Amino acid sequence: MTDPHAPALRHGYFGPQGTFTQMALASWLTADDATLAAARPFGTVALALDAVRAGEVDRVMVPIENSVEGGVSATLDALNSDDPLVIQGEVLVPITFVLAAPRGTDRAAIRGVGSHSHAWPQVRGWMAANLPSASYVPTLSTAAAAEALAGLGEKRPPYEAAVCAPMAAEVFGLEVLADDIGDNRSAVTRFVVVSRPGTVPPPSGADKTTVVIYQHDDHPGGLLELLEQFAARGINMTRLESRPTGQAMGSYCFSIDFEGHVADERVGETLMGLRRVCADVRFLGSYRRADGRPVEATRTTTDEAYADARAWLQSLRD
Ligand SMILES: O=C(O)C(=O)C[C@]1(C(=O)O)C=C[C@@H](O)C=C1
Repeated sequence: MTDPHAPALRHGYFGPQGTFTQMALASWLTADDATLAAARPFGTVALALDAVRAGEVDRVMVPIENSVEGGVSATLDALNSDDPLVIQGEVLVPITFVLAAPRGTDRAAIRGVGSHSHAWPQVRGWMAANLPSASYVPTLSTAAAAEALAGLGEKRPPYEAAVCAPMAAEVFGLEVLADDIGDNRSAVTRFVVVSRPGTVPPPSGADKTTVVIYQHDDHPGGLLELLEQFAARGINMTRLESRPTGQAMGSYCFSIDFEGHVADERVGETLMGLRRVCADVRFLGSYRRADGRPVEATRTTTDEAYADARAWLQSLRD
C-alpha cells in the first residue's frame, strides 16, 4: 500500500508540452502521483536525465524505442553515461502525426517543415507524395517545432509547418493541414520512466530487464559468448543494439532488453555469467512490461529448477 502521507514524486519529461513523451507521462501517472500540470518539461533527453541525476525531480519520462525507427540514440547514450540511472517502468504510445501550421497558411507556401529527427523518417513517404519540394528542418522535439510556429519562441523559425502530435497543434493553437500522415499506421513508441538507483519494482511475473554490456576486447565469437549466457538460461531478448562507446573507432557496447526480473534465478545466473565473460555490465533496471504479457520460464529454468540444482551441488560438497 502507498503511504498517504508520503510526498508525491516530482516528475519530469522530455518536453515542451505537447510531445508524445508528455502523453506517455499522462498515461503513466496514477491518482497518487502529482498531476501532469506539475510535471517539469525539459528541452532535451539529456537535460531530463541530468535533472534526475541532480535530484531536481524524482522521475522522468523519455522515449527509448520506436517500432519504425528503432532505438532513440540520445536516450540510449545518455542513460549509459555519467552517474547510474534505472528504469522503473515503460509505456507504449501509438504514434499519429499531423501537419500543422499557423491558421490561414497556404499549403503551397510551405517550403520547410520542422520536426524531431525520429519523427521525420516516419512521414517521409507522405512528404514525398504531398510536399515533395519542402525541406526538412530538425527541431529538438515535435512539440518544439509547433511551439516555435506559434510565435512563443524568440524568433521566427526557418520553416512554415510542423510534423507533430495532434495534441501539440491544439496546445499551440495551430491549424491541422493534414491528419494521420504517418507512413506506418501502426507505429508505436516505447517510453521509459527513469529514476536514480535505490528501489527496483517487485517482480510482477511480466517483467523486463535492461543492461548495457562492455566486452573485454574485440575477438572472434565475442558476441556469441555473450548471447550464450541468455540462450543457456532460456531467456528471450526483446531488443539488442550495438552503440559506439566513443572511446575509439570500432569500440562498441551492447544495449539489451530481455524478459525476466533480476529477482528470478535464471536472470541472476545470466547476469553473473555476463559479469564473468564481459568487462562491465551496467544494470539499468527490472520493471513490469507495458503489455503485461506474462514471462514463462521453460521447465528447466524455473526458480525451483535452480534451487534444486543448487541444493544438489551443496549436498555433494557437504
Ligand atoms: O518529439 C516528441 O514529441 C517526442 O516525444 C520524441 C519522439 C521520439 O524520440 O521518438 C517520440 C515519438 C515519435 O516517434 C517522435 C519523436
